[in-house]
Amino acid sequence: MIIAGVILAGGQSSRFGRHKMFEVFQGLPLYHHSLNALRQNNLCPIIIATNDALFPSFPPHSDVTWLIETPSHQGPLFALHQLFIENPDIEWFFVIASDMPYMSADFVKLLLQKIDSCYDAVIPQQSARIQPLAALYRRSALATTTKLVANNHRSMKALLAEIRVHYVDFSVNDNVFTNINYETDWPKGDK
Ligand SMILES: Nc1nc2c(ncn2[C@@H]2O[C@H](COP(=O)(O)OP(=O)(O)OP(=O)(O)O)[C@@H](O)[C@H]2O)c(=O)[nH]1
Repeated sequence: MIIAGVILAGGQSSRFGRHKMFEVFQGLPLYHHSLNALRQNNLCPIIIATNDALFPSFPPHSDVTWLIETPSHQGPLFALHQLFIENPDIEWFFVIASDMPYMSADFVKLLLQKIDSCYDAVIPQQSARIQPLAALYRRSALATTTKLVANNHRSMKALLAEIRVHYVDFSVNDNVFTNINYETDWPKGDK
């Protein structure tokens, strides 16, 4: 069974003001923290989902394949749908946003252990807040993404309402789901 690691790196960063995935956090571009968490779990392939405007800003990565979305800026649900369509041999996609400075290999390992073929997605939650952008999706969700995209629905929550979801509680007080939206979101003293 193939499980791909996917980094969502095609956002507009309009709240941040410049492309946040390339901001350096603890010596690495922000998206690299997601990349390393996937790499350390030996997920293969690793796919960076982005667009043709952002693609030239990435350095070459010999172990990465690229999804260049057309049209761009359609949001994570559309990106997931394109991943399903363009990778018919891949059963599960471990999708992680590119703006999570504390993303860790340990978290990826723990969620991978929750894969269960009775479900279409495995979604972590912390303090009742779900984390659809650090989660596993199975290609069995394709029929639903097809319908939502055709109806111009772009919400991950709409997808989760229609598929079989295994919610996994991560109740430890952990910052793994911290994400950066604004310049002021950088954890104090850590950057
Ligand atoms: N591949 C891909 N990733 C996306 C897309 N939209 C958002 N993302 C990624 O999803 C994660 C969360 O995105 P947001 O912070 O909600 O949106 P954003 O467009 O990056 O930023 P804002 O413009 O400030 O909302 C980030 O890692 C984005 O790069 C998209 O259309 N395609």
